[in-house]
Amino acid sequence: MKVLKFGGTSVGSAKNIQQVASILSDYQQSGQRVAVVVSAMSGITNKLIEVGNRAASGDETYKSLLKDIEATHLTAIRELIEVRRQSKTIAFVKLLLNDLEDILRGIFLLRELSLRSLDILQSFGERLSSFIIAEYLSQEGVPAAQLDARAVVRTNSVFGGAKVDFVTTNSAITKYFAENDKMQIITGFVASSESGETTTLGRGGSDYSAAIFGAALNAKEIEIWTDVDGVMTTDPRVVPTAFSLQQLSYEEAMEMSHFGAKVIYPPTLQPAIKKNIALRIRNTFNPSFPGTLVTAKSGQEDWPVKGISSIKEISLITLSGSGLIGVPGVSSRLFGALARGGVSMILITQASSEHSITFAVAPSDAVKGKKIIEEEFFNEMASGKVNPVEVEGNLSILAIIGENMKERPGVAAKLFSALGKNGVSISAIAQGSSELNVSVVIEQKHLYKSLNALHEIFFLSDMAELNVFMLGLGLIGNTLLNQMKDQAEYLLTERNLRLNIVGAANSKKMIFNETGLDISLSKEEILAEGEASNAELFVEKMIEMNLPNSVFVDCTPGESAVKLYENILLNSISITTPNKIANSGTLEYYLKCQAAAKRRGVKFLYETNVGAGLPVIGPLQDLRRSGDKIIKIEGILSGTLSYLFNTFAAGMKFSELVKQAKEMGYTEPDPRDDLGGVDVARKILILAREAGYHLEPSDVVVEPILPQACLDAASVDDFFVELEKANDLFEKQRAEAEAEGKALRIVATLDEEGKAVVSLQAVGSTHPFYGLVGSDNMVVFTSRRYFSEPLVIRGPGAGAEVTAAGVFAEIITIGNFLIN
Ligand SMILES: NC(=O)c1ccc[n+]([C@@H]2O[C@H](COP(=O)([O-])OP(=O)(O)OC[C@H]3O[C@@H](n4cnc5c(N)ncnc54)[C@H](O)[C@@H]3O)[C@@H](O)[C@H]2O)c1
Ligand SMILES: N[C@@H](CCO)C(=O)O
Ligand code: NA
Repeated sequence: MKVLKFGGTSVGSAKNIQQVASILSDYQQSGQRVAVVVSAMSGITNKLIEVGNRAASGDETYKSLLKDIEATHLTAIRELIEVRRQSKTIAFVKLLLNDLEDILRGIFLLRELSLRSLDILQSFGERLSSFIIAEYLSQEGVPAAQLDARAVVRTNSVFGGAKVDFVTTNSAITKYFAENDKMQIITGFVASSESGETTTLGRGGSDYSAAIFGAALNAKEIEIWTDVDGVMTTDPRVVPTAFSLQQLSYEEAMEMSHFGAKVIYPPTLQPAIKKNIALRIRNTFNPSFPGTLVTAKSGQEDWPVKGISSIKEISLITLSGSGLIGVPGVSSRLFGALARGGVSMILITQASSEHSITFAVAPSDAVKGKKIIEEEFFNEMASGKVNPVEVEGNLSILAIIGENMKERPGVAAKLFSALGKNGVSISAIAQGSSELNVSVVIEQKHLYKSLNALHEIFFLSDMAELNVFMLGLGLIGNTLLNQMKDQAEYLLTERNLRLNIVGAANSKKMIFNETGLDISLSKEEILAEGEASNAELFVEKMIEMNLPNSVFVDCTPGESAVKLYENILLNSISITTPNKIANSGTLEYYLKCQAAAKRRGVKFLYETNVGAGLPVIGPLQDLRRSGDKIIKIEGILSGTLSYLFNTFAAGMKFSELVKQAKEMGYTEPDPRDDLGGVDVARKILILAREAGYHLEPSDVVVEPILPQACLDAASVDDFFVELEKANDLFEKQRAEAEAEGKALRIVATLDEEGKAVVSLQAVGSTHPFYGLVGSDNMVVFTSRRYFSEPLVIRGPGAGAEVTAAGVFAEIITIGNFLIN
C-alpha cells in the first residue's frame, strides 16, 4: 500500500484533476493499491475563512463570495463529469453548499465566528474536492470512493489544531481499509472529535493526514504530489541553476523546510517518520520526474552539502557587556524574557569570551525584542555592566545543509572562502554540533550573489561561471571579444568554465544581460539595443547588479573609467586592464587601488600595461616576492617606437611609417603618446613602482623626441601634417647613427637610485637592443640574483592580438582564483 497526497494546486482545476486522475489510473492499472489524500482546491480554504469573517462582521458580501466558491466547484464538475451523470454529482454538491450556506447564515446572525465554526467551514473545501475527484475517477473506470476522514480520524476537541488520538484512529483506519477495497479519496486536514464534532489538524494539515494514514496502514511509501520537481538544491527563483535532489534524509528535509524550502513541512510527517516510512516528493505536472526520496538516510555520500537555504529578512540583536562574563543565568534570563514576550529566535551565537550574545529574530520582532531586553537588564544597564542593546537590520541568513558534512573538514572553509572572494562579510555564524547546518548572517543586498556563488561552489563543482563586464570595444576590446568567442566552446567543455559577458559598452552605448550576451554576434549587433553609455553609468549598473564571480575588463584609453577602479575593487569586483593610466598616474591613486584590492581580497591585474602580452610585470613581482632586489631595468618598451626604428631605412618617410604602425594596431589611439615618449614613460614608471620605488610621473625624465609643433597639433590628423614636416629631421638622425654603425632606439632605464629616464640613443651592433625586429620589446632586469647575466624578456610588445590575449589570460586567472 502507498499513500498519495495531492495538494491544492494539483486539484485546483478540472484540468489539473484530470492530470491527477491519469496518475491514479496508472496506479490502478499497475495493480498497486493506493490511498489518496487530497487538499481543497487551491484558494478555497482561504475563501472559506474569508467568507466566515465577512459573515461574522455582518458584511452581506459574504453571499457573493459564497457564490464564488460554489461556482469554482460547479465549473469543475461541468468540465469533468459527463452530462448524464452530472445531476447526481451536482445534487450532492448543492446539498453540501446548502449546509455551508446555513452555517454562514447562523454566523451572520450571531455575528460570531468561533474556532469550532471555523473548523466546520474549512472542512467543506476537502469534502467538496474529494467527492468530485472520486466521482470523476469512477466515471473514468477507476473504482473510487470518497472517504470523509471525520469517520476515522479521531481527535480531541481543540478546534483549529486538534490532537490526534492515534489508538482509536489507527484501528478505525485499518478496519475501514479492510472492509473497503475501492481506491479511497480521503479528505485531508479534517477529522472529528469523540463527540462527533468537526475538527482540523492545523498547519500542513493534509500532509499530516497523509502521514496518519500512511502510518496506520504501514504504507511502503508516502508520495507527496506537488507542483514542483521535488526538493531542490536551493530556491530556483534566485538561483537559475538549482536542480532537484534525488535523495535526502528526514533531518535534512527538516532543516531545509525550516529555512524556507516550502515543499514539505516535516513536523507534520512525524507519524510516518517514526515508522521509517519513505517519503517521495513528486510533481503532478511532471509525473516522469521520479521524485525526491526522503528517508532516514542522507544518501549521496559524496555530497557534503545537500541544500542551501536562506531567510531573506532578519534582524540581529546583540547583548554585550562585562556583566555577562562568567555569570550563570544570563542567557536563561535573556531567553526566558524573550520567550515570555513571544519573540522567537532564529539563530543564536555566543563567543566563548561570554562578552556578548547575538541572536537573530524576524524584523517584526526586533523592536519588541530590544524593549524586552532593556526591561530585563534595566539594572545592569543603569550600572554600565551591560551595554545598550544593539539592533542591526537589512540582514539575511544563509545556511548550508547536509548530514554528510559531519566530520568532514573543509566544508565551512569553502563556504567562507566563496563568500570572502565575493566581498561578502559575515556578521554572525552558527553551527550546531550535529554539523547538519552552518548558518551565516550577511547583508541582505548580498544574498542573491551569495546564494549563486555558493550554489556553484557546492553543486556545480564541474562547472564554473564567470561574469565579465567589458568596457571599451575598440581595437583591443573587440579583438578580445573575438578571442573569447573562439575559445568559449573549449573553455566550456575542457575547462568547465562558462564566460558570461554580462555587460558591454563603448563610449556611445551600453548593454547588460544577467544571463550573458550573445557573443556570436558582432559588437555592433550586441550593442544595437543598448542605452546611452558612459563609464560612470556602466560601473554604477555593474555594482548594482551585484553578481557573483564578477570581473571588470577596462579596454578604454583615458581616465574616465580609471577614476572608478578603487570603488570597483572596494565593491569586490576584480579588474584586468591594458589601460596604463591608473598605474602611471599619481602615486597616491596607484597605492589606493593596490590597497583596495588587498583589502577586499580581489584581483587587480594589468600585465598588458608593459610589453602587452609579454610576461613582464608578473616576473618582476615574482622576483620581489621571492626576496630578490632589482638593481637596474633597461628596456625597449614601446612596440610602436621599436617598429619605427627597426624598420626605418634609407629612402623611407618617417611619417608614413608612423601611419603604418597605427594601422597595425601598435600605437596608442593618439600616436603622439608613443612618439612623444609618454607611453614609454608610463611603462618605466609602472615598472619602477612594481620594483618598489615610489615615483611620481614627474620623476620620469623624458628627453624630447618630437618637435614641439607635433605635440601641439590640435588633432591626430593635424599631428600627421606636422610630422611630415619633421621627416628630414628624423632622416638626419638616422643617417648619422648609421654612419657610425649604430641604430636609433628609444631606451627606458631605471637605475639603482630609482632614477627613471627615457631617451633616444644610438646603440652599437653588439648591444642587445641593436638586433630587435618588428614591434619587439626587450626588458633587461639586473638584480642581486640576476647579476652577471641579467634576466632578458623579449618579444612582440604591441598589437591587438597579443594584447587581447594577455587580458584574456588574466580573465581566466581571475576565474580560477574566484572559483576554486
Ligand atoms: N594597442 C596595443 O598594442 C595596446 C597594448 C597595451 C595596452 N593598450 C591599451 O588598450 C587600451 C585600448 O586601446 P584601443 O587601441 O583598443 O583603443 P580604441 O580607441 O580602439 O578603443 C577604445 C574603446 O573604448 C571606448 N571608450 C572610450 N572611452 C569610453 C568611456 N568613457 N566609456 C565607455 N567606453 C569608452 C571606445 O568607444 C572604444 O570602444 C588603451 O588603454 C591602450 O593603452 C593597447
Ligand atoms: N602603444 C603601445 C602599445 C603597447 O602598450 C606600444 O606601442 O608599445
Ligand atoms: Na606584459
